[in-house]
This record gives sequence, C-alpha cells and structure tokens, in this order.
Amino acid sequence: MAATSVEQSAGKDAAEGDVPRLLIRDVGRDFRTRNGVTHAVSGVDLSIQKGEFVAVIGRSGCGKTTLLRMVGGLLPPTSGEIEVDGKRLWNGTQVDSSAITKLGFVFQESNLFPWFSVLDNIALPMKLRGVGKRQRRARATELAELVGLTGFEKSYPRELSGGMRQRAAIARALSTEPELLLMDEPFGALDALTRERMNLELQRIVLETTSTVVFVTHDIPEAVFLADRVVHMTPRPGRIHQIVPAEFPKPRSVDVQTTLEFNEIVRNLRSDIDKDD
Ligand SMILES: Nc1ncnc2c1ncn2[C@@H]1O[C@H](COP(=O)(O)OP(=O)(O)OP(=O)(O)O)[C@@H](O)[C@H]1O
Repeated sequence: MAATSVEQSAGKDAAEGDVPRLLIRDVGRDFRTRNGVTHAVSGVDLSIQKGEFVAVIGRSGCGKTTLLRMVGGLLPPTSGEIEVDGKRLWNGTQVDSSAITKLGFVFQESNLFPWFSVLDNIALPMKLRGVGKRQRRARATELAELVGLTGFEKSYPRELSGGMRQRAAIARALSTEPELLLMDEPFGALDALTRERMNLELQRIVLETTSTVVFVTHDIPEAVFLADRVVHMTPRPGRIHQIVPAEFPKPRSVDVQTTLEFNEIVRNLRSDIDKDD
C-alpha cells in the first residue's frame, strides 16, 4: 500500500474543506556533499488533521529527521511546499516566523538549561514571548503538574532522572500552546520501563491538550501504540512507502499491545522495514 497523493495520505476524519493542521506537498530535500548529492527526502505528500497523532518510522537514514526539520522551520526544502494551518511555512529559504510560533519541539536530548530550575526552563519560551512574570509562573506551575513534576519545580535538570527531564522538555514545548508538536525520538535515550511510562504520560497529555503531534521513532510498537497513523519511510531517496492506520480506541492501556490486531500491525511493519535494505 504505497501512499502517493495528498488525498490518500489525509487523516481519516478530515471533513471536506477542513484546512489541515499540516500539509506537506511533494516535499524534497537534497544535500550536496563531496561524494555527490544525497536525496534525503523526495516527493513526500502528507496531510495531518487537527488533533491527529502521526508517527514516522523507518530505517536509519530514510529522512525522518530531515523531514521533521523542514516541518519545524529549521531546514528549507529543496522542492515542494509545507503549510501549517493553510499558511506557507517556507518562502524559498525564508521561513515564515509567524508560522514558527505555532510549533513546539521535543528532541532526544531534553536540552534544558542546566542553570535554570525546572519552572524557569518551562517558562522560558513564554519569557521570550514577553509573557509577564506572574502569568508565566502560574502557567509553568500548571504545566509542571500536567507532566507530573509537581514538587520538582525548584529542582535543577541535573537533579532529575532522564524521564523527568523529558517531561520538563514536553512541558516547555507545550508552554506556548503550539498548534503542532514535533517530537524527534523523545524517549530514545530512556530505559524500556521509563519509556513505557512516558508513552502513557504522553498519550494522556496529548489527549488533555488536544495536541497534534508528529513523532519520529525507531520503535515500531511505540509508534503503533501512540499514533493514529504510522508513516513508514524508505531510504535512498527518503520517501513515504506506506501509511498504516492504528485504529485502537483512546485512551489506550498497555494491554492493547497484547491484542492480535496490535501485534499483526507491528509484525507486518517490521517485516516490511526488514525488506528496506
Ligand atoms: N546536513 C547534512 N548534510 C549531508 N547529508 C545529510 C545531512 N543531513 C542528513 N543527511 C543525509 O540525509 C539522509 C537522511 O538523514 P536523516 O538524518 O534525515 O535520516 P533519519 O531517518 O532521521 O536517520 P536516523 O534514524 O539514523 O536518525 C542520510 O543519508 C544522511 O546522511
């Protein structure tokens, strides 16, 4: 099942005429190096509706991060267009700064400032946007509670576990109420048990905040557990090979992972990705 058109790759609940939260149209990105040109991403079409959770998986080097960086306004595409809420993100190599303010990021490393407390880290994007001190402290306190960090507001990043640091990073990303949350292997550095707990927490936070998420991961069960749709990319050039729906009711408990349907989706994706060499 190769998805080749924007229509094919639209979320299932897209009402006709709805402006997608994110529209990626025929997007490509080449890199010129001493060894020639790498087609990191080529001809990617994807439409994501408000409130959708889309996971992107695929072999190392298939262009997942490159795609996310283009959507995040960090890297201009070589071809194609990206729209956030109907607004073009890129004009050539110029990024639309008003579109950027709609985005939130979480990376594999939490990238917290070591000399700031948890609360000050969470509040920093609001400070940069000129939100007053009282308001940002109140909001940061709410967000600390949302991600389960109540009691740790005054702690410094070095005093937190890896999972707690990622919770703080998620709270910080949510502090500006982003229209679109972009997550690149956010739990990749965590141990398996913490990761499972963070998946449940992320699901709860996303449902509570009705966030729209693009989530890059190497972990197939994690993708199927969290996502409404799983985008499978293949390398050289980086393309969308297939888009697989994961239609389990939400909120999902870890028990869904023991169902035949869940395991069949994971098995099929794994066997398809194994063929991607
Ligand atoms: N700045 C760059 N300069 C040259 N080539 C690059 C650059 N960034 C990425 N590439 C190449 O583009 C391709 C896609 O890289 P990308 O990091 O997007 O893949 P990925 O799917 O995120 O990989 P991984 O799962 O290992 O993180 C790779 O072949 C990579 O070497």
